[in-house]
Order: sequence, then C-alpha cells, then structure tokens
Amino acid sequence: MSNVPLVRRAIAGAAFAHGASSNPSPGADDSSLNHDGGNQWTPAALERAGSTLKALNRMAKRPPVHLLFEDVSFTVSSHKGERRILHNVSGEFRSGEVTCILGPSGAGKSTLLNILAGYMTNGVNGVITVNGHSRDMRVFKKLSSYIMQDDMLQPRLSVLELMRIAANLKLGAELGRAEKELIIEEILQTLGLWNHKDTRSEHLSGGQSKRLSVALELVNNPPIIFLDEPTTGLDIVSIRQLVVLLRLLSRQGRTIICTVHQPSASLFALFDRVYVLARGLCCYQGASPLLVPYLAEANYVCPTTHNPADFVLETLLSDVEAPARLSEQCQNGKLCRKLDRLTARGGRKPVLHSDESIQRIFVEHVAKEQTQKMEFATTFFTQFIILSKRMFLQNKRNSMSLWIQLIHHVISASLLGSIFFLVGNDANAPIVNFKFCLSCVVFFMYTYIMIPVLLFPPEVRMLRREYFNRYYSLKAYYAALTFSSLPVMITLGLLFLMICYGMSGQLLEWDRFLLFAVSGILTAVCSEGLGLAVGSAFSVTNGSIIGPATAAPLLALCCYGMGFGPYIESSMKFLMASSYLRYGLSGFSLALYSDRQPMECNVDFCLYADPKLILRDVGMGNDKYIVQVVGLLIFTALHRTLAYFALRYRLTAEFSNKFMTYISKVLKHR
Ligand SMILES: Nc1ncnc2c1ncn2[C@@H]1O[C@H](COP(=O)(O)OP(=O)(O)OP(=O)(O)O)[C@@H](O)[C@H]1O
Repeated sequence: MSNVPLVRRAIAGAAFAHGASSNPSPGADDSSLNHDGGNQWTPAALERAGSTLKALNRMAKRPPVHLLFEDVSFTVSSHKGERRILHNVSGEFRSGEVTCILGPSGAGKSTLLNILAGYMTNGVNGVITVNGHSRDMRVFKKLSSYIMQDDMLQPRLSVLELMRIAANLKLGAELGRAEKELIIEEILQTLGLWNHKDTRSEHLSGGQSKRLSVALELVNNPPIIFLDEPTTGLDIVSIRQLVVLLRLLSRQGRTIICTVHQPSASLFALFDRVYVLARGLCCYQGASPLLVPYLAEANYVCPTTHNPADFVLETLLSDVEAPARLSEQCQNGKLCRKLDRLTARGGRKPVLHSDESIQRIFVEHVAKEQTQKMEFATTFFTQFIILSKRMFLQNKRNSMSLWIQLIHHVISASLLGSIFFLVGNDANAPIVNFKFCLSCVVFFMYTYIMIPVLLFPPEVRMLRREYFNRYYSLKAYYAALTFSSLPVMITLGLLFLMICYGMSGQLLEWDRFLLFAVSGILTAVCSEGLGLAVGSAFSVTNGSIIGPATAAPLLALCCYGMGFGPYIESSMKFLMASSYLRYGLSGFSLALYSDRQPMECNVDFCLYADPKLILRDVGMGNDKYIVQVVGLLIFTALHRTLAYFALRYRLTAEFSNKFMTYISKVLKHR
C-alpha cells in the first residue's frame, strides 16, 4: 500500500494536462472530459461530467450487469494437437467499476475478453453467469457492447452522420428523432467530440477515433462494455481522457472491462479493479491499490518508486515460477482483494445496487426480452433502407473511385471497339466478331470479380463490430450491398456496351442491343457475386491470387468448342454448363446472330454468311437465349449465397472456430 499516495500524487499532478471545461456546452472541446480549473481530480468534476448524460440515462431501463466466471478454460485444436490458452480461471466483474485486464503479451487477455463478451464460445469450458443466471447470449448481446482492438470506422461519413446511423439502427422506433438528437449531442459533448461533429471519420486523430468508437456503442446505453486494448496507439493525454471517460461511464452503473498493455502508474490507479493474467492463469484479482501488498505477500516487493503495473509484468516475465505461485495465492481468480469502498480514492460515488435488486431487475428484463421476438432494434426493411442510404452516400463521396471506374470502362470500350472496328456485319470475319463477344465477357468477368476482391476485405473488418454488436442482420447488410452497387454497375456497363457495340459495327436494332446489354449486365452481376465470395473469404493478397485462378478455368470452359461445335463431347458439355461465363458468351452470340438476315459478303465466297452456321460451329446452334438468362440468374444466386456464407464465416469467430475444429478432427482421424 506504500505506493498508493505516490500514485495519487501522480494523478493529481498529471491527471488532466489539457486545461478544463467542467461543464461541457455546445462547442466544448476535448477538455470536456477534464476537471475543475486546477490540476485536481475532484469528485465534483466527475459529477458534472456525469450529469451531461442525463438524456442517455433517462432511457436506461436496463439492469446493471455483474459478470461472474468460474473455471473458464479455452483450448484450441490444430493439426498439431490441442493447446490450452486459458487454464480454469475465475473472476468477477461488477457494475460501477472499471476493470483492467493486465498481463504480458500472449497471456490470454484478448482471449478472455473474447470469451466473456461471447465472441468465442467454441473450445470454451467453464461457467459464466450474469447477475447469478447462466449467460443467455441472446439477452447478453443486447446488454453488451464490444469495442475490438482493430476497430475501423466507416469512412467518408462525418461524426454526426455515423452517430445518427448508429442511433437509427440501435434505437429504432424506441425514441423519436428529437430525443435521438439530444442523446447524440450529449454523448458527443461528453466525449469531447462535439466540435468535430462535421469531421469525417478518416480525418479524426487516433484518440478521437477511439472515442468515437465508444460514442457509437454508447448510443443504446449498454450496461456492460468490453474494450480490447483501447489505449493502443494513443498518446498519454488521449489515454488519460479515454480512461477517465470509462470511469465516468462506470460511475453511472455500467460495467466496463478493458485490456491494457502497460499502463503508467497514474493510469493504473484510475482502474477500480485489476485482473492480472499470465500464461493463461489468473495471478491477481482485486482493487488496484492492493496489488502491491498482495505481491509483497509472495515476496515480490515492489520498490516505492516503481510503477506497480510495470513491476507485476516484470515479475511475471522474469520469474518463471511467478505465474503459478501467484495463481495459487489467489486461487486462480477465485479470491478477490477488495477495498472497503470504491470511493476511497475520491470521485463520484458509483451507482451501486444491492445484489437482490439487481437480480430482480434482471429477471424482469430477461422475461421481457424473451417475450419480444425481435432480434434487432429495427426491422429488416428499416435496416436495409438505412444501410442502402449509407452505402449510396459513401459511394457518392468516393468520387475518385467513380472516376477511375468511368475511365476504365470508356478506355476499355474504345480499345475493344478499335480492335474489332466494324466487324459486326462482315460475313468474312464472323469468328472475329465471336472473339469480340468473348472479349466483352472477359472484360465484365475481370472487372467485376476484381473490384470486390480488392475492396471488400477491408470492409469485412469494418463490419465486424457492427455485426457483433447487433446493429443489423447480415442479410439486411448483404441485400443493401447488392442493391447499392447496381446503379453504378448498370450505368457504367451500359456505357461500355454502347461504345463497343457501336464501334464494332453491330446491327443497330434496339431489341438486339437490349438482349446484348442484358447478357453483359447479368455477367457483371454474376461476376461481382463471385468476387464478393472470394473477397469475403480471403485477404486481399490471397484473393488476388484466388480470384483470377478461379476465373481462368471458367474462361477456358466457356469458349471450348470454337470451330467444332457439333462435335463437343457430352462430358465436356456438362463441364461447360458449370461455367457461368458460357451463359454470358452464348447470350451475347445469340443476341447478335439469332433471327438475322445473311451478313454482308464483300468477297467471292463467305462460308459464314448465314449466321446460323456460326452459331452451329461455336456449339451454340441449339441454345435458347432465355436459358442463358436463367443460367446467369441461377449462378448469380449461387455466387451470392456462397458470398453470404463466406461473410458469415469471416464475421463469426465461433463459426470459423467450429469449422477449424472440424477440419482438424478430420485430419486427425485420417
Ligand atoms: N484461435 C487461436 N488459435 C491458436 N492460438 C490462439 C488462438 N487464440 C489465441 N491463441 C494464442 O493464445 C495466446 C494468447 O493470445 P491473446 O491474443 O489472448 O494474448 P494477449 O494477452 O491478448 O496478447 P497481446 O497483449 O499481445 O495482445 C497467444 O499465444 C495466441 O497465439
């Protein structure tokens, strides 16, 4: 305990170096988290800051959450065998407290947080209870928010726009527009972001981005918030502001749990509870000022000038026996060192409820939740509308990308038009015109496979937090994604087709062009589905290899039989039917050559003056246009379903864990 006054002095000295505005008002800057005019951490400062969240707290009808876990272990399976990451750890996190999970790198901090937040459940053993009841994930997910370590914010949207979208998705019709606006303003002011409300997310500093992540999760006032390494990459002032904010939120009855790598002495003292992990064992659980005496009991004496957080990490890393010894001393988290009162260090009194009242509120809440059928705050349709609007806005603001795509389509179309200039009605060059159709297929295939392969993987990372924190269903997101890409795809696709159709001298008949365009756009939509499937399942690097590698055999199958159509083997016909590009190519060819007069022949004899002969010799003599359209639609549905499941696989650690466990079991039993 000898170092506690030292730590307190450190807080007083360095606490809020940023000057002070203790009563945030519109226009209050980052200092709104700060304190009274001097360099003092005063209860009044927190009290006043806390009072700024009045509207948010008015909607807080949800129960405080006490989280208890006992004998939690986590094992991962791989082809090399099983590996235990957590060894029967126990602990308790209570409402009104900020708990810091501390430990050396690789100790299992993020793993424990993932398990407690419900992000990982496969391979986990042990008991996790919420307010004395077994954790029901359906209810718990609605009570909790998880801010992940590498959270990314949606780009090209301002702070206020992001907050409004979050409020509309997370609060639904629960509150009116005016109330939502009030809550947003309160949160932004309290977090010192009000002055930056019109700044786009990509222009925020690291600290402001982290605070915005917290702000977005606060919108529906979750009683329990998990944060994985929220301080990483922030400067000392931003870290302090963030931890002070967490403390403030906890004082309003929330349970805040975060992992922190190496807190400074003053920061360490701001945490109410510390949970020390090393090698998957709990080495200490309890009030932060009691860590030093606890270590002294095990003969690890912390010098008075030392930061207790540094000391415990150094001890755990330098003495191989320390984790086991300390774990035994606290019974692997079952024993908790408590201070008499959390207010011992000053600050606003936490909202403490008796365990009985929490139990009662919680039981009422669970009963209410169970009668409600809705899994999300808004309906599928509302989610679809909000997400579509967001995507349209983001696409519109990404003018550079639109220009690049426009130029790409115009240049490619002009190039193709020049290569195949006026071959469309030349009976002496029918196979050249067939190659024109093939080139159009290749253009749509590569363009629309590669765009999502390159652009979607970063989007998947952004999606993770929103999806896990139940902003919307994946189906609504996916429907909005499909819908929002269509206008640009159709406009640019038509522009491409008009240019190259005209330049290549095809028959200028509207119905023929329409059939040609439908085949082109459907090939693009189908290719985008394939690109999304690859982009959802793989990183940009792997996707860039897998995308073209998948397309190459499909392309080979699509143009097989050129010149010997009537002699294509039936096994090959079967394989060719599995390439969606064949339907695209056939659609293009049928659009150009069906029901057509003999083509112009400017030499003595033209073998392919009759268009039927061309179709016969490329193996499309018996093809029907409508079958090609249906084929493309079926493959579009197939690719997009595949993409949906690939996305689910990527977004749900649980789903991927199960998959990996299954694969390793198969490999083991071979
Ligand atoms: N799904 C998994 N498969 C294999 N190993 C895993 C898995 N999850 C975690 N691990 C391993 O468990 C150990 C603990 O990982 P974790 O990310 O929880 O550590 P940490 O304490 O958060 O570390 P850091 O502070 O460096 O982020 C690491 O050695 C990690 O490689």
